[in-house]
Amino acid sequence: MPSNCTSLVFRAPHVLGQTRITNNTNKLTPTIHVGTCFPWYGKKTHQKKKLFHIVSQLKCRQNYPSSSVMEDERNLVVSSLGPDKYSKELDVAVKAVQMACSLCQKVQGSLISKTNSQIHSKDDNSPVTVADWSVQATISWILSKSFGCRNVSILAEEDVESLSKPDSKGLLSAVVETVNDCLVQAPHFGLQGPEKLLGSSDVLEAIGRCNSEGGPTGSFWALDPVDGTLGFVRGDQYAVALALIEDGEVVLGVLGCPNYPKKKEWLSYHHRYHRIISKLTPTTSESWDKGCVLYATKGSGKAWMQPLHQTNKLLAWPNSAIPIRVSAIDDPALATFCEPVEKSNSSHSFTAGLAHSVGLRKQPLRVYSMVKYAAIARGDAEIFMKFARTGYKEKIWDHAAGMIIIQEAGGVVTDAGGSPLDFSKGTFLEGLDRGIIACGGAKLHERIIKSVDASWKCSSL
Ligand SMILES: Nc1ncnc2c1ncn2[C@@H]1O[C@H](COP(=O)(O)OS(=O)(=O)O)[C@@H](OP(=O)(O)O)[C@H]1O
Repeated sequence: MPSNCTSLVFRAPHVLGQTRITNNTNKLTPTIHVGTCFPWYGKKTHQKKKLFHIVSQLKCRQNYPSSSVMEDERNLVVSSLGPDKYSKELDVAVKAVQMACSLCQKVQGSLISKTNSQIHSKDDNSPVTVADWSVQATISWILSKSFGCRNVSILAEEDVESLSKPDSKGLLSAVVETVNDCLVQAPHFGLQGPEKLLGSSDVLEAIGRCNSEGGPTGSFWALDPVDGTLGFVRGDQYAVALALIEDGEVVLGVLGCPNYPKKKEWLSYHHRYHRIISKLTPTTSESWDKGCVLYATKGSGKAWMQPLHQTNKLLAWPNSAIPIRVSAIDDPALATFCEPVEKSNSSHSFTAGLAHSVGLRKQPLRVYSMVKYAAIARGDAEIFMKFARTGYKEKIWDHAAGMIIIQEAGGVVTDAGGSPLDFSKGTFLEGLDRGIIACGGAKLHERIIKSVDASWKCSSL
């Protein structure tokens, strides 16, 4: 939502009354992550078809918004957003990510409660679940429906080949079922769903459409359907990340973080503690229990956060959005730095040395996925560092949405040499100097960049 969106703010006056989550000196306990793979998923195709039918009927009886009402709402949003070039893209992208978060929550719930027969491995052995393909198909379908297939180009993590193999039939039907289950809810989110259930070929087509190669010209969406797969299958943090890239520049980013805890201190605990604590603590506002969707457009100087949408209601834009801002802490001794959970994804020993030389004193906050970017943008932590092993090439979909949201929230994101990340070279962040540094403030960022070289010389990376 851009800064000139005053009429929307007036429509939601409580937005102005919200206080921003600010930083304080909360101590973080050392992180403990117990990796337990959770099980999976049952099929109730018949019931799902029935549900689709019932919802379609309800829609006809105007318990759901008619397309003209949706169109009016969209026009209102678009006109309220004034001259913002990306208002429609933002509207659709946020709602699509909201839908994807809802899908992921259901699938993660099933993983937690059932047996583990449907967590699949990609060629690179990373676990991939039905959620990855289902989110990709859903977002691809929504974007294509909203903007027209010919106008939408998507670069996304999952390829269609492994899902098209004859021995993937069971998996494909689970994906089709999950996608339909999600798309039937589209009217709740203020979007148009399909007129009839999608078949396997429709779903494969939607996934396969995400075959953009990116590059320096034109515009394309970069999508990580489930970022932080390990966190997802472990019942912990993960994110849905969608960004629009135009002529090599990220112009819009949306980051869904379905398990982002109500209290930032809980970020360092395994998700199962959140579930226990949520049951014990009465929530003052059901919509802000846990989870959020963050978003920003380039040059707006603002980043926003919505609660996850409850599917039993109609999403009324801007859905209780509040502005977010990075932390004002610039004293390294008070700053919290985030890094990946797995040391195979980022050298913990290198960041420990760097942190020490900069004067960081707190324990690192190890969190799965782009939720780390969300923590910086929300002001819940001050620094994010990732130093992958030499030879690993960072992918653009793992950083695009998070980067723009931090920048518009007032922060700085560069590589370890202090240069901007380059999203114009296709799938990879080509030319990345050693690692990624994101900070709430320029002062902390400068200190870290200055210390990188010395720490690098002493390290074995
Ligand atoms: N070897 C290696 N080094 C660095 N990065 C890698 C590596 N392998 C994968 N990836 C990418 O990192 C994504 C996971 O990053 P995270 O920050 O979530 O790491 S962690 O799971 O918390 O350890 C992960 O995202 P997902 O695949 O969506 O989980 C990958 O895109």
